Amino acid sequence: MIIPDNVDQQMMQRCLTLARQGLGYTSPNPLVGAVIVKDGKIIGEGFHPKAGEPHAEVFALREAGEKAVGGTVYVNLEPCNHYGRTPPCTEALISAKVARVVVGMVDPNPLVSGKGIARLQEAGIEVTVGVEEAACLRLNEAFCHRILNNQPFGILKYAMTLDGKISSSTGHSAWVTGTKSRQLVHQIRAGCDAVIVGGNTVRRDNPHLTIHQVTGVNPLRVVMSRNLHLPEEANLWNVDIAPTIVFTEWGNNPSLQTKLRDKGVEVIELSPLTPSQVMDILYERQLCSVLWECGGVLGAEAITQRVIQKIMAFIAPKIIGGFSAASPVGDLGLDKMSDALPLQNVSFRQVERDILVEGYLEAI
Ligand SMILES: Nc1nc(O)c(N)c(N[C@@H]2O[C@H](COP(=O)(O)O)[C@@H](O)[C@H]2O)n1
Ligand SMILES: [Zn+2]
Repeated sequence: MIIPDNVDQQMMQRCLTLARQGLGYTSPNPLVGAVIVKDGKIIGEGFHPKAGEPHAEVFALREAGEKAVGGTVYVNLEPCNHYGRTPPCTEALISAKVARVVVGMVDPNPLVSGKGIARLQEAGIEVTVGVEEAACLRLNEAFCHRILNNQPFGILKYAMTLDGKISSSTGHSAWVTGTKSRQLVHQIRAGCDAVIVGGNTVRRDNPHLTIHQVTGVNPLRVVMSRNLHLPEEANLWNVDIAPTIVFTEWGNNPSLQTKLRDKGVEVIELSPLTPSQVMDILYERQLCSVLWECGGVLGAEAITQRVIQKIMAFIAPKIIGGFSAASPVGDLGLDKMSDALPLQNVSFRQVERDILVEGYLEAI
C-alpha cells in the first residue's frame, strides 16, 4: 500500500479502523489498533482482540518482523509500560528497534498514564502524541470513563416523537422512528457491553435486545424489576441467543425466580435495587459500556444517580399527542427551566427522516 499525504493523520485513522474490529470483545480493555510504516509502506498491522490476549502493538510487530527496525509505529493509545495480563508493549517496541512512535492519546489508566511515553523517550525513540486525539478519545470514551470513575459508561438512548412522547397514551410504541434509525440502534447495541430495561418494557414490548443485520456480539441483557411481576415466557428468557440477568429486590416472587434460573437466567437480589448498585455490579463484572433503553421512570432515576454520561435521542418528525402519553425522562425534581441539565459536545445527525441528537451530561 502506498502512503498518502498527511501520513500521521491517515495512519491514525487506519489504527481506529483496525481497533473497531475488537468492538464488543475487549472490555474491560480499550479498543486499540496499530500500524507500522517503513519506507512509505505499511509493513505490519494489528488490533487488540480481547482482554488477556496480546495488545495491538504486539500483533503489528509480529507481522512486521525484522523489518520493524527503524520503522514508525502508529497506535491510538499510549503503549503500556506495565505487567498486566500481558507484558509491557514499550519493551517489545524497544527490542524491535523502531525509530518513532505516534500515539493518538495518553492512556488514562493510572498504571500507564505518561509512563509508556517516558519509557520510549528514555530509550531514544521519537514520540509524537495527540494525532487525531478527539477521534481516539471518542472511540475509547467508555474505557476512559470506567478506568477513571470505577463505573461503566452509561448511555441513555430513547426514541420520541416531535411532541416528546415515547408511546401513545395506550402505551403503543411500534414504531416511533424509521427503519434506518432502528438499524442504527442495533449497531449501537453491538458497541455496548450491556443493555438495561425495566420490568414495564419487558411486559409491554417483550423485546429481544439483540443485534440484527449487523455484525458483532449481542450485549448482556439486564432487567431491573423491583417487584418481579414479569411474564413466565419472554424473549429475554431465551439465553441461547445472549445471556440475561434479572435484578430484583430480596425475596420477591420466589417462584418466578426459580423458573427464570431453570431457564438459565441469572437472578440477583439487591436491597434496595438502584441503578447505581446495578452499575457497581456491572463494573465488577468488567463491563465498560451500558446502554439504558428503559422508560422514563428508570431513566430519570439513572440520571439522578449520575450513572448516565451520554444521551442519544432519536427524534421522529411526527406528533402523537395525549396528556398521559409517556415521555423519555420522568421526574428529576427540577422546578425551573434554568435548572435543566445542559448537554455538552452536542452533535446532530439526520437518519432518513429522523434526527439523532447526541450529547454528554457532564464532561468525561
Ligand atoms: N496501547 C495499548 N494497546 C492495547 O492493545 C491495549 N489493550 C492497551 N491496554 C492498556 O493496558 C491495560 C490492560 O493491560 P493487560 O491487557 O491486562 O496487559 C489497559 O487497561 C490499558 O491501559 N494499550
Ligand atoms: Zn501494551
